[in-house]
Amino acid sequence: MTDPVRSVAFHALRKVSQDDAYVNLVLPAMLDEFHIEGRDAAFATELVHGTLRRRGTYDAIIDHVASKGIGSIDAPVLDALRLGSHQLLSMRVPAHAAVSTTVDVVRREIGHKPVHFANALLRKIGQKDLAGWLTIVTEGLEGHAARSVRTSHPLWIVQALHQALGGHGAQIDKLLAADNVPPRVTLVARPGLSAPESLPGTPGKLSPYARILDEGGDPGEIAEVRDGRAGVQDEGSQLVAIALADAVVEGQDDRWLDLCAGPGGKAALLGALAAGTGASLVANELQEHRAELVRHGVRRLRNVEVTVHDGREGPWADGSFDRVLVDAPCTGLGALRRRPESRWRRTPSDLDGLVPLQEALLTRALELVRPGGVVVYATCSPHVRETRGVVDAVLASRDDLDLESTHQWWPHIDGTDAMFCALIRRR
Ligand SMILES: C[S@@+](CC[C@H](N)C(=O)[O-])C[C@H]1O[C@@H](n2cnc3c(N)ncnc32)[C@H](O)[C@@H]1O
Repeated sequence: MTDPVRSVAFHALRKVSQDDAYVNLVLPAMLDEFHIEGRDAAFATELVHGTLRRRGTYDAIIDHVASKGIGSIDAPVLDALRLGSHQLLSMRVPAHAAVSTTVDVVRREIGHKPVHFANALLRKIGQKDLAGWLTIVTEGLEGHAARSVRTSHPLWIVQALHQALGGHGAQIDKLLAADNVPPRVTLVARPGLSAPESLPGTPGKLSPYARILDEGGDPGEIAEVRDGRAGVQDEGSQLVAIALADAVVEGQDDRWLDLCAGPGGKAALLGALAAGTGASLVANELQEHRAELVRHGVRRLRNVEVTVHDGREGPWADGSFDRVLVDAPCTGLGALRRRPESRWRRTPSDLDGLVPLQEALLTRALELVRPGGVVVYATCSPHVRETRGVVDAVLASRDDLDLESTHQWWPHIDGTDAMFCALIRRR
């Protein structure tokens, strides 16, 4: 295959836009299949992730340049134009190479018909740099509408994040910028199984178990990660597990529950922390294939039992746990930096299904915890409806609950995903 890297990048983009594939799953599999490794793999990843992340900006530019507008462009050609735009405007690929290699992709992977059109359009785009184009495509736009194009976030997400910042709304540009920077790989040393000092990288800022791989690298090459004594986990996620484990609980404290455990990052840390105090953990997950990932993650821990139930209807008796984690299914708006396509896939109506589910799971968790025990409710989203909205609604429904603390971490402040966490105690 000539230029396999760009061909693979193009087909990965097609799978994401056509089949709703997850780029984090589809791209590594394609790189493996075509034996693309090392620098070529890094280049392909930047091509695909960067193109997806900045799609909103590139689409505004393509729409401006195409005489009949973006709506007239066939989907495969549009994906190729986005790929070319990313190389022209955000990567250090010389303009002539960005144009000619993208036109080659169009000829090879789509056919001769759109070649002339793609060539002409990319040449026009190559006439200005990104700053020049941004001035043009944001002309006449103000506030969030301009931000949406400039930072490549759907408008409703800009509005939701601004609302989530509350009194700190002025930080919105920093937050949107942070969403466009891929996070560094963070490791977790699972206590009792490995020590952070034995892992490569530098200490985390917030979690005592974290190590940050500043230089990048493949965590799969680290023995402790391969054998389950350590894992890859954002510091925000580590802090949620730590918040549950560190809460003061008087009296009996030996049965812990993770109600929504898949794929199991928090369950593995929580299980290790529970083992250190002699407690056991039930790690529950709705979907069998995700429960399998949990089993794999906790394979080193004898005190963890993995179960597969709808968390609203599991077989557990009321009041039978001392600590419960509800890491609820959510929009994931706090993890946009690590899931480049998700901002384009989510819609505001997703919340209409998620919020009642989140409320039901938290309500059930508060029945499952004993009086005096604690529940942590967490989301990897700062959206107000999924965070304070859910907590306030559930607190209002009962009179035996105390909200002890809430915390919202942010990528632009803490360097973590935007995790939300509320600690609730049952009286
Ligand atoms: C945000 S993820 C949890 C992430 C996990 N705690 C970790 O750290 O790896 C939410 C999980 O809840 C699961 N889920 C969705 N609906 C559920 C339900 N009704 N009961 C239990 N789990 C559910 C999803 O399949 C998903 O795996």
